[in-house]
Amino acid sequence: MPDLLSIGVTLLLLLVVYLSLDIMGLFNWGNKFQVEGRTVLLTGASYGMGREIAAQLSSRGASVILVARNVSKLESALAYAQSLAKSPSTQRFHLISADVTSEAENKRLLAEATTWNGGRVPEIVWTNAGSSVPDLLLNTSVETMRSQMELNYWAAAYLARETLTAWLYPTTPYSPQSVEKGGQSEAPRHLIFTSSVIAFVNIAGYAAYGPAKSAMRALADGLRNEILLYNGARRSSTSTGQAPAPFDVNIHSVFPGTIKSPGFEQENKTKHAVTHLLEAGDPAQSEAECATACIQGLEAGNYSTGTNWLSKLMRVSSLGGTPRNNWVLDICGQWVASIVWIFVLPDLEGKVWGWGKKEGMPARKTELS
Ligand SMILES: NC(=O)C1=CN([C@@H]2O[C@H](COP(=O)(O)OP(=O)(O)OC[C@H]3O[C@@H](n4cnc5c(N)ncnc54)[C@H](OP(=O)(O)O)[C@@H]3O)[C@@H](O)[C@H]2O)C=CC1
Ligand SMILES: CCCCCCCCCCCCCCCC(=O)[C@@H](N)CO
Repeated sequence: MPDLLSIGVTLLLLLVVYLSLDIMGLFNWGNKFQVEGRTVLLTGASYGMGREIAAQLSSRGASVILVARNVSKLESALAYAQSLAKSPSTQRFHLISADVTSEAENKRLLAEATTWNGGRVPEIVWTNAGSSVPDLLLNTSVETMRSQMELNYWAAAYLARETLTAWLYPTTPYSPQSVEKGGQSEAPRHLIFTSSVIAFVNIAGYAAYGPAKSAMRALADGLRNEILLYNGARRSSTSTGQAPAPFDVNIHSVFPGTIKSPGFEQENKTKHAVTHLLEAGDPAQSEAECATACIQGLEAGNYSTGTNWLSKLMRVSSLGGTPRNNWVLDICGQWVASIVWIFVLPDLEGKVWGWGKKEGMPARKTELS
């Protein structure tokens, strides 16, 4: 009879071997995010991380449709993405100026993107437009609370709804003859949301912004479960009215921490000093570093992606019913995170409490109603 200790040591050794192989990438067969020869519709593409995402997807062979409001910034981002194209003779680029907080504009931009793409709905849609106006909640107008929800939640919800409808219930129904077996038309579609670490851990100063990114996360979780209905129906022998799409739909989210972007510079103007203090230890990333981390997570086939070590730790610490990327790594990460919180929570709370004790009552912004 082997004793308990040797069983324990054996299990631990197996875990170490598994983790080593996993870190070496042995269990990640192939790239799960093929963009070459496909069309990506990307919002918030004109500056900040979106501009880098467009460029990096272009260098991997994608055609890109860039969406934002300001046309001249879109033009310069388009030229940048185009200059890095893998196959300049076949890849195409297009810009659409639209305010994505409008439901009607999301309908219009998807229709325009589809027409430009030869009548095919773009195979990859990434709702990346977003920004925050951080401040103490009692110094934030209700109008600003609402506008953050409009951009960081509703814009993504509108585009997700339009895109999934267009993929799954096309105006010209899919016919089995029109589908080339094993070809591009059967490759999975990808719908990607750019959330934030704030969806995992909210802190003073982001009370108005955090709920929008958390709502986006919840939208993705709900959709990810719901979409399995359609992916399953594809394998069904039961024939109902509408022909199923010939492809699977994959939902993903990415969760950046601080990105050194124009948006970040802008938000720093309204940010309360205590928020600066709390996020001082956050490992800030360049736009390009963060874009690369997002794309690496997608290529690994992750449902949700942390973009740096702290974001990954925050992700595992608040998984709930979120689908796991890797059961072993996610469970080990949860153990680590639960211990880390013993130290981090008193630190976060102590910093805010101590700020109040030292500085006294925060000034009220009188122009607010
Ligand atoms: N910076 C950070 O620290 C973090 C950012 N994030 C998220 O990552 C994403 C990218 O952030 P970041 O690179 O900082 O963003 P930036 O603010 O630097 O860029 C935002 C992009 O979105 C576009 N945009 C803004 N509002 C609208 C609108 N109403 N309609 C259409 N397009 C719009 C902007 O173009 P234009 O103004 O011309 O419309 C621009 O292309 C966002 O979703 C953000 O919330 C998450 C965590 C941290
Ligand atoms: C076990 C887990 C430990 C967790 C420690 C938490 C420490 C707090 C870090 C807060 C980082 C805030 C980044 C905001 C990014 C963002 O979305 C804004 N810049 C808006 O654009």
